[in-house]
Amino acid sequence: MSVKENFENAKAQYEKWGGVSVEDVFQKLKQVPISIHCWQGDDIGGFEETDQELSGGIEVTGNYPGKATTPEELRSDLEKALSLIPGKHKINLHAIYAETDGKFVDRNELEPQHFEKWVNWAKEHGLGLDFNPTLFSHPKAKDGFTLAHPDKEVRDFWIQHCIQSRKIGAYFGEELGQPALTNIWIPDGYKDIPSDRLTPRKRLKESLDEIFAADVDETLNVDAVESKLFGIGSEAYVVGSHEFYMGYALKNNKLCLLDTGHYHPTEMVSNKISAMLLFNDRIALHVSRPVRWDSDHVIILDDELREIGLEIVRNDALDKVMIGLDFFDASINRVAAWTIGTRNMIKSLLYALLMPNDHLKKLQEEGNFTDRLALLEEFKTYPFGAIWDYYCEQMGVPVQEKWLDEVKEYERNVLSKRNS
Ligand SMILES: C[C@H](O)[C@H](O)[C@@H](O)C(=O)CO
Ligand SMILES: [Mn+2]
Repeated sequence: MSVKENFENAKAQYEKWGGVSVEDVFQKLKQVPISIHCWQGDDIGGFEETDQELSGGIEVTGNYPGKATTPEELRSDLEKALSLIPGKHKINLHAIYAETDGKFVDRNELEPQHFEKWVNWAKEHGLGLDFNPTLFSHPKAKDGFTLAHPDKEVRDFWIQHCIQSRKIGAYFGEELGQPALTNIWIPDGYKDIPSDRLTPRKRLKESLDEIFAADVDETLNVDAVESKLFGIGSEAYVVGSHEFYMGYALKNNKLCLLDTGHYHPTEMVSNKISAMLLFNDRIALHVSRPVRWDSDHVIILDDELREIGLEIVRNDALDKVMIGLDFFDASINRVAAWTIGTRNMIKSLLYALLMPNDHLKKLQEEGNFTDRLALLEEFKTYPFGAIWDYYCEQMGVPVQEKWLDEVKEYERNVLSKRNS
């Protein structure tokens, strides 16, 4: 049977529930930009003139050959991945991906001009850009503290870097016609039990207040703050905990960013979305996959990823949850990693959009938990794949695993010729 014939059969099965028009679902799905993180392409190396070791308590493992070592290579790899992913998306940059024409420019002196090539590339490919100040892999972050550092001079350096970053985000927004999300994550924390949890948090609050006091047009740049439970070297205490940023974001009208790898293993971000959206206009996500710890594995279409999609759709929050990805696997082809992870995120949303969510909510309201469970389980074996395949065909990207042939060909012709 053809992709179209399979689709027609599958469409009938979903539409028999009423309330779901697959064509409408496709229209909605096309409108959802996923923020694809550039740093999967070069193991969070960046292009600064001074080579810095990756720090901040995050780890990239693996040494699969062919990683990008120049902006041109990274953009080429991103283009290949984007050609295999349905829809129009955003690319999420870090400050360390600045292009400074061979001159050393420290983080606190970065300007929009240092991202002009990224903006021109984004315009050429119809992409949006998001941004992140980089508060790690730098001599002034060597002891693991930045915005909460006891030394004001260190704090001031990072405060200025974050202010510059917000201005760069606004530049992206102005040039590309869609606001950039500029997300602040800091590694500050202690390996062992602190004697004072409050003082560093007071300093972080003051630093953030100073950063956000800088006047940056909110229609061009949206601010987010990302929490974390622990890192390597900050196992006992992280200054920017979920409670800290949940409170700070709500009180200061910023977006709280939840990274799915930043909570206790049984704590599910899917379970937090509806509660957060009751009190916050919008939230942001870094969708990742923790295995044993915040390991940043490539996301798979597992129960939690599907539940995240369901919660976003059930809460009518496709425009309230800014979906970003955050995984970095250096043990596999990095273009394949982007493709697998981003296609899975989009599958999760499609899976949710196809569900008769109103009917399922009604069953719950009626206390009919038997039907609720039975149907939630039966939908796991509905012909979702036939709908997904047709969506890919309609969007002009390879169907099923055919995208892998293109990645292998790109590896033979491009990646394998790099000395990295
Ligand atoms: C590179 C990113 O800023 C980083 O992964 C951050 O988002 C994070 O999740 C740290 O654990
Ligand atoms: Mn993250």
